[in-house]
Amino acid sequence: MKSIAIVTDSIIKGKRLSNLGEIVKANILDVFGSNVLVKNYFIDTLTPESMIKEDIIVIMASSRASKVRRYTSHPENIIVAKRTFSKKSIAPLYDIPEGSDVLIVNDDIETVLESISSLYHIGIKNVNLIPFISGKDYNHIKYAVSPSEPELIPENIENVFDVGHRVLDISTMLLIINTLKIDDKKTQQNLYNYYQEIFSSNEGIVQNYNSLLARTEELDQLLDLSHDGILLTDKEGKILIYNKKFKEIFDLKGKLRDQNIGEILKEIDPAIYSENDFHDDLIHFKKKIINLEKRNVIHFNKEERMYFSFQEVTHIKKLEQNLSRKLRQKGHVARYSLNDIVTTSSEMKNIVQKAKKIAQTDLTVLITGESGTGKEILAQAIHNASPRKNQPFIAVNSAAIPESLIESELFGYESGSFTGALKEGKPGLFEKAHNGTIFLDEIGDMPNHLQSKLLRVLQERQIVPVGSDRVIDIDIRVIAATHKSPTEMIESGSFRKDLFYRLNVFPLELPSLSERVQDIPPLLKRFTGNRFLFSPECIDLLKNHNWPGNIRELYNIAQYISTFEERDIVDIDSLPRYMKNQFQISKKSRDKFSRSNELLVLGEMTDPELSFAVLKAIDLLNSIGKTAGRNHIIQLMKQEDYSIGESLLRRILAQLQSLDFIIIKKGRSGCYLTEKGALHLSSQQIQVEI
Ligand SMILES: Nc1ncnc2c1ncn2[C@@H]1O[C@H](COP(=O)(O)OP(=O)(O)OP(=O)(O)O)[C@@H](O)[C@H]1O
Repeated sequence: MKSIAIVTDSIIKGKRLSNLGEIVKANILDVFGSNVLVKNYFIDTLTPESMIKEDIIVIMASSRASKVRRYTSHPENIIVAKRTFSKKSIAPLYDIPEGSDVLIVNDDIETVLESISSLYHIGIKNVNLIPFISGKDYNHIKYAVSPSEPELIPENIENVFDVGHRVLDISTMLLIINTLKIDDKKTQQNLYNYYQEIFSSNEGIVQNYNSLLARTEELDQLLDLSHDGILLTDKEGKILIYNKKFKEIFDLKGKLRDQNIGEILKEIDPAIYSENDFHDDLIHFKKKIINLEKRNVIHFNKEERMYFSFQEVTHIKKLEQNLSRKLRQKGHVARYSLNDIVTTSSEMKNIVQKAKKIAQTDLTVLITGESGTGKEILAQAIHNASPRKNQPFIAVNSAAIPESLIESELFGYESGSFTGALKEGKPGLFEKAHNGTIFLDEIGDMPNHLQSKLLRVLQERQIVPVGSDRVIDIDIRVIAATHKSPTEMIESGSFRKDLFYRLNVFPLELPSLSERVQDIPPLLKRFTGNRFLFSPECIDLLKNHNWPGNIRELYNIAQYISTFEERDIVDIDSLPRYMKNQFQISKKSRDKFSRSNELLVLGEMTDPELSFAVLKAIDLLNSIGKTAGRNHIIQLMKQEDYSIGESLLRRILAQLQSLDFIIIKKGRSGCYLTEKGALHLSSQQIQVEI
């Protein structure tokens, strides 16, 4: 702990002055509190045996310095106190009528003159300050002022003002602060309060100090409000400034000023204190991952400070989540990723692969494909696979916005630029997409006059709001889409050729669902949450539908099934009526043509029609878990009006086995349809439906 010695005279002119040392001590404790130990000495009792060991020595007059110097090994730390009056004690003096003679009384002429000087300095200037000289006649004087020596005042004076002992001036306090290097918050606050109570001999310095204090306080508050840990060190790593968050991130306690960062954070790789600037470096501390930025800072034209900012990765993640939540609330977020694109078709897989690569670039993409083929989901997925993924994704459907509003929606407008415009103006969707992606859906429906404005945006990456001459720079990735044929649109003159070339930097053409029917089962699985088993008949029917609404239509059917089907199995009955109707039509045509087709395939068989019926019976028995033995087959065929004897059946079964359509198990296990047999059955049915 720092220590202060106060050395006062104990006797002046034969009078004990022990009180003065106590008053100065009280002043010092007012400011430094328990930060310092204070000890009082009397100058006339100092001896070489009792040397003063305190860090600094405060004396009351420079004339005492030479004597005190002999009793300390640190004479450079002697401070000559400046003293002043407290505001409270001086207040009554302002009531003395202007121009009055006021006698200033103290124990000797030196202190009298010192008091006159102090009073003059603090603004007692409208009265005549008369120095008291013992034995002189002061009969004409009505007012007298004395700092704690009222008994010396001549008796004839009616108005006596005892202004009490003088207190330490603020400049002396600042000198103590500087010498002892005490600069904690509490001391600063105490000093501020102390200053409010006294007059200072040097108001200029005090006011500067106060505004510096206020500024430091504001900066400290700002630093402590920051969510980042902040640290400033000198080039050796000695800590100069830090904030609360820095201590929190690194679990540090107590005061850190003047300590060496390398010694406090031994766990951290010393490379971070190396000479280079860096940002976005990750360091590990205990179980935390911390993002670090370091910069060398020029201080008074010399590069000698290191600035560090630390962010806990969990905090960054929270910020990101917050940002995406806000974007989501505004609907400016892409929900789909490339993994959401369900496909087994090689053509689609190829498109997804290309999309993955394009995502890493800022190239403009033009997606074409029939309605419902997944153009928007692909655009969202490209955005989410791109470095812009945490920025806005703005989808604009040119066909859905009234033509009169498209321009202001896209480009924004200045206040009052048209009737109905908002007073404060409105940013356009291009501006909202800044740093992110804009998806221009149904680009073929963009009005002609806006196509040229759009072309300019693509060329210049700048927009001019409606009714404004302000040019706004934007950084956006453009993905456009259309279900119309661009070449036809260009030929018919409804779409600008130059705009098409600007958009068609990277074309992606999505196949229709009927061109990738193999995607129907996995898509259904995804859309129904894998809740159902689909009968082969049902899948066949779906595969043969022509899907004008593409995946959107399939999605709607999946929703229908999920809502109305209570069983685990989905068959043709589970489908919406318009699909079932289609099945009835195709069944009729199948019945009509079935015989000839079946005969075609099983033409080599003993009895082709009967052989086909046997194959179907085995399939049915297998699918309902019944043994497909000869008896069961004969019974089932009877129900279908086929009459077949045991020996004919045996022969047909043998032939079906030789074609690899069935396996005849030994004993009572019956027959099983092979994959080839099943394929044959379903292919026959498809041929019939077509
Ligand atoms: N490959 C896919 N995997 C999963 N879902 C898909 C896929 N493709 C499309 N979808 C779904 O199909 C629906 C239609 O997709 P989307 O809106 O992207 O089509 P679009 O081509 O943009 O249609 P339009 O031209 O009518 O705007 C959406 O519900 C989407 O989630």
